[in-house]
Amino acid sequence: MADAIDLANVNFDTTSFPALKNDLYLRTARGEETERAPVWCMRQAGRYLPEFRAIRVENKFFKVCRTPALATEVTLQPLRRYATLLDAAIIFCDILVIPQAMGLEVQLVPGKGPHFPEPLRTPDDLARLVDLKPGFSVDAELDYLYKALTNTRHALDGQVPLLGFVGAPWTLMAYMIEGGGSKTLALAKTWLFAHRSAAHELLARVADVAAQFLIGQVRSGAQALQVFESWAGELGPQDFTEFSLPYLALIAARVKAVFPDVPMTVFARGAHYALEQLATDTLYDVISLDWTIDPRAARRRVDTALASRTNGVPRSVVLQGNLDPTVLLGDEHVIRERTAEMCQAFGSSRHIANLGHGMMPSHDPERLRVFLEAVHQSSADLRQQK
Ligand SMILES: Cc1c2[nH]c(c1CCC(=O)O)Cc1[nH]c(c(CCC(=O)O)c1C)Cc1[nH]c(c(CCC(=O)O)c1C)Cc1[nH]c(c(CCC(=O)O)c1C)C2
Repeated sequence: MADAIDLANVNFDTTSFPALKNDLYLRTARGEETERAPVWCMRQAGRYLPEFRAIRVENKFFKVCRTPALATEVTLQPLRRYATLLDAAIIFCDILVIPQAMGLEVQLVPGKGPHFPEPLRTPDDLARLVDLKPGFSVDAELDYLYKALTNTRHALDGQVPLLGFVGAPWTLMAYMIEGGGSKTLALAKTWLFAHRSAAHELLARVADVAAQFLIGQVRSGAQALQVFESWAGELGPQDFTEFSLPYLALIAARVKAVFPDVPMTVFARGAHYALEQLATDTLYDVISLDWTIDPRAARRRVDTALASRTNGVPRSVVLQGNLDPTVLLGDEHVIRERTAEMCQAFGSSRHIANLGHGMMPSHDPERLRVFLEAVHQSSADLRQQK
């Protein structure tokens, strides 16, 4: 049986944190040459871990998010299991806490995923959102996550840096209108073409909340940030340029204006056509790739785009990714081989190893260990061959 968690044992002091012992992720994200590629996994805390499922038996999903001691416990579970194999922790929460804070009810239906009983249907429904109401405060609504970050940063004791995150405006808009996951996003895309100005209004309001939320996360202890545009691939290049990119750029610009040194990552899943724009038209330090993009081509395209840029401060972009998560369903030999090939393809610098999307509930935790070990080995080997 899992040890009982002492819910009263929390530390919300943001004035001093334990010294960081492993800064490999931060150095790499800032573009420095490093001894190997750092590694972590999207959804590294989650349903593939029996210790997570044990906590979920007793606690509803959003209760875990809202109870700092529980969110800390779940965030630390993979760090305990894989110990020194992981180079970052990501705070346990969900992208849908922003729609919740803006006034929409979100339920998590077992076996089905997120469900909004009353999604936005027409532009008139924007009036139901509370973000423009007098007295609304992003920081007050989402204070529970700030507390979870602060407490987790203390509990980590400097083992690895702590990442905060948000969902990007287009992805959150899609959930707010569809009411859950969807194959075609037909309802959300209707807004783009039939209610274009309402779509922009919603995107701008979500971007506003997201930027404030990220700034609050850093103040509370997050040491790096990731923005998840999980439904980017549903947009073609033209619509990505109009409905996603400007808001992704705005979020990074707002956060960087306050915290220029906090590394920021963008994961625009499926937006392979947008690599150049993400590199040249935004301030993200790291671009996270899904597994459908060839890392060699991505590196070439990003570097070429940056080199031909004539205005702005010079910048270099780090790539993150991108093993197909289903490779972890294969045997150890396949995982090692494919991980070595992946590290080779990214090259010996400016790479943060990760999956091309999140861990799946059906994954065997021991297969993730094989992936993590293989990254350590392959990426250190690559540096030696240099
Ligand atoms: C573990 C978990 C999470 N969210 C959900 C679960 C399953 C809940 C359960 O049944 O216990 C519901 C939960 N929340 C969501 C989903 C996906 C549903 C869908 O496909 O529409 C589920 C099952 C929505 C969501 N939620 C998230 C995204 C973006 C990343 C991605 O593309 O997967 C998205 C799209 C982000 C997310 N979600 C979560 C994290 C925690 C930190 C970590 O990575 O370990 C993060 C970063 C945690």
